[in-house]
Amino acid sequence: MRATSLLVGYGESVDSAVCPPVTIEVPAGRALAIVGANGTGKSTLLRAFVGLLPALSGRVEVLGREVDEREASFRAAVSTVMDEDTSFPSLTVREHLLLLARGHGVSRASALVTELIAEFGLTDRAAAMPTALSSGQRRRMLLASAFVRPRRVLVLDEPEQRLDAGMRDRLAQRLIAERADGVTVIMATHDPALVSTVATEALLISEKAARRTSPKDAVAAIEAL
Ligand SMILES: Nc1ncnc2c1ncn2[C@@H]1O[C@H](COP(=O)(O)OP(=O)(O)OP(=O)(O)O)[C@@H](O)[C@H]1O
Repeated sequence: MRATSLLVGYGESVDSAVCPPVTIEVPAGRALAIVGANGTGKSTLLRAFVGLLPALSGRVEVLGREVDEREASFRAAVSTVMDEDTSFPSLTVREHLLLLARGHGVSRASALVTELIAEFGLTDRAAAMPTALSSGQRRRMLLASAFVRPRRVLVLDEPEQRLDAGMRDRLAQRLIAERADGVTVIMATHDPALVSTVATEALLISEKAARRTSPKDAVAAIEAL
């Protein structure tokens, strides 16, 4: 994933940018943590990275091509968990995951779904409707959704949200394994443990600058907020 002089915001002109310009490259098998205070533009940047928001200026490329979420090759490669709480209506947890896996052409969909339901601690709730889950369980289901489909890039907005300590640890282990498989991980986070265990590099955003730092400096920055 490569961003070049990327400016993001919700208006029409560069004057509406929510944060300073971002230039960063994240190769395969690396994990970028985007850190900064509330409202500094982390989620907005992620939206531009996955093509949900057009750039005000600058460029974003994923896998060597300019981002276009309408392209099948882009959707096949980029798996996201953004700040949303959506699932298919009238489907249970297991059916939701199965539909995603099959929609993405996964061959051993049923076995993979069973494994992910166990990994994300949802075995007892596999037959429940998402509306009958606790908020943390719903978040677990959304995270499991990101791993039930093929991916070369994972984009996660505060994946630690609403997870208990045990689940946060398991998520960190899963993200380390994803990196080892060559997946590029990009996550906005406020969790120092996730940064120190998973990230290989960080982007620290403030009103003045968006600059690349080490995970260690990013942890210090989170703790100083
Ligand atoms: N849909 C929107 N329309 C207009 N402004 C928005 C919209 N979403 C967010 N903003 C504004 O853009 C700025 C950046 O918000 P963003 O959600 O990217 O911050 P963040 O760094 O992810 O914050 P947090 O740590 O609280 O999640 C904020 O000032 C916010 O109020």
